[in-house]
Amino acid sequence: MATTKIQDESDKESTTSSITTMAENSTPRSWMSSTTNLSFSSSRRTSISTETPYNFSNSHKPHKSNQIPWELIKKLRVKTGQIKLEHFRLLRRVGSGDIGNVYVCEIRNPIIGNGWPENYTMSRGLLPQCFYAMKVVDKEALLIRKKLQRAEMEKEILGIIDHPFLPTLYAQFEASHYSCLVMEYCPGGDLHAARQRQPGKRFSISSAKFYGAEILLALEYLHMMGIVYRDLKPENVLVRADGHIMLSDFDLSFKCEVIPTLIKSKPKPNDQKNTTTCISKHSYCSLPIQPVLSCFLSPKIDQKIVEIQDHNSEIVAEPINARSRSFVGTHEYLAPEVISGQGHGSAVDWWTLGVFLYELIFGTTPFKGENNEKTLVNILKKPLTFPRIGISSTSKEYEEMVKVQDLISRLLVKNPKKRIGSLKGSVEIKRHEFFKGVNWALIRSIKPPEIPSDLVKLKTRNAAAVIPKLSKKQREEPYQIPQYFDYF
Ligand SMILES: Nc1ncnc2c1ncn2[C@@H]1O[C@H](COP(=O)(O)OP(=O)(O)OP(=O)(O)O)[C@@H](O)[C@H]1O
Repeated sequence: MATTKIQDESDKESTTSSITTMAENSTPRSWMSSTTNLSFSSSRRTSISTETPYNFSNSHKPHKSNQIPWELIKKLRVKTGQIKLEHFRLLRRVGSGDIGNVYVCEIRNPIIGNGWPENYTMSRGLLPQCFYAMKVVDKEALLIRKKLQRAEMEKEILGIIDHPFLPTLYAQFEASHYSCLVMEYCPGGDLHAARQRQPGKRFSISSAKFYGAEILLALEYLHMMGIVYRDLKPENVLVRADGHIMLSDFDLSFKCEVIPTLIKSKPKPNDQKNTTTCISKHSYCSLPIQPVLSCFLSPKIDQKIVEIQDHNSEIVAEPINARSRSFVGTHEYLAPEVISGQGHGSAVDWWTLGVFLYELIFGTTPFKGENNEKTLVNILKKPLTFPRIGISSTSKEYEEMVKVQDLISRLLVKNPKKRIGSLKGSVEIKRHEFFKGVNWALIRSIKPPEIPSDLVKLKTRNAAAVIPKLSKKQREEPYQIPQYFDYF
């Protein structure tokens, strides 16, 4: 894979065009412009390890409630007052990216005392082994490389999201000039690596449907929170212990206000009930909405839920009109409107969903050229084509192939205004034939295509193969804050 990641700084509706340059230390799929003038002041090494002033004790993670990792963190916070680096033992590095290193870690000596349900505790009140992922970002290095703003955006987004297919941020703190984010650990690696393991390096259509459906729900939630993700690719889709996915890496996302819009379709004279057909530009009107009801926890969203009384109306709570002029993303996944710099909104995520499904099913991206420049030209000019893969035209799989190709063709429409999802958001995509039969509400209960082998190893007590086993002395010795993380 030779897709690369691009960013410039103009997320604040700036009209200045940016010059993109290769960034140092970029990953093969990752580069960004270095034109940004950041205004962050250099943080001195005054505090050794401090939890960022964010009220985690009051923060809600409803979908995590009663799960051991989250309960353990809450207990730790109550017991220590402030979560610090020295409360964790870093076990091994599981990944490194453009802005940080990620370590698998565990809480040191998690004997938290009484108050745990019996099924949580082992003998002597000791809790079962529980792993976390800690992303460590060197703020000073990022400041020099003009990427600190990206890390700050990621931290901000992680602080507000709470969804089964998105990372749960358990804690965040500073340690010297490092910023540490403690998240859920995904032992299953990413979908790029998972695809390499498939026969012919392609997922079956049913597996692609499963992953596509979970991603669609994650993007839908992000859009409703006013977040345009912009960097969907298999490398950023991690596989949890239970085989369900987690969309990671928010440093290229942008946040905007969501102003829900009521879309009212004009009933057809002879078909009063036909309200779900795709509404053409000329047959709807957008009405401003009066907030009447709230079921979200975010204060931003509180104001935006409405009661719909008219069955001809549909609410769109996604930032379909948001605009950014940033040149960001990963080459093979860039939407045409990002390349042309005409301004883009949430429709870029539907474009990337199309490229993502294509790559999972066909093993390559649709507009890949000999080099990045040719890839960009192809994205702008080349019509979409599908490779032939041997499927019998009578099989069920053939029918599925026809449906998924139709969906991909609608997602990869070069004009963002004509792209599926650009009018009513995710609901248009969920209603496509390809996803017919998907039980959106219960998708978490569906058996995933693959359960990570790491989990099997952990279950069979062969954890030493994955995580180094520590001696009793090592477990009990006081923790020294390292002078230097193996960062670059
Ligand atoms: N929660 C997690 N569980 C397991 N592994 C993870 C987790 N989060 C990240 N990783 C691993 O660490 C790698 C780097 O993480 P991440 O992509 O967040 O870093 P980054 O510096 O933002 O990278 P990028 O260059 O893509 O922006 C990932 O590719 C993944 O392999």
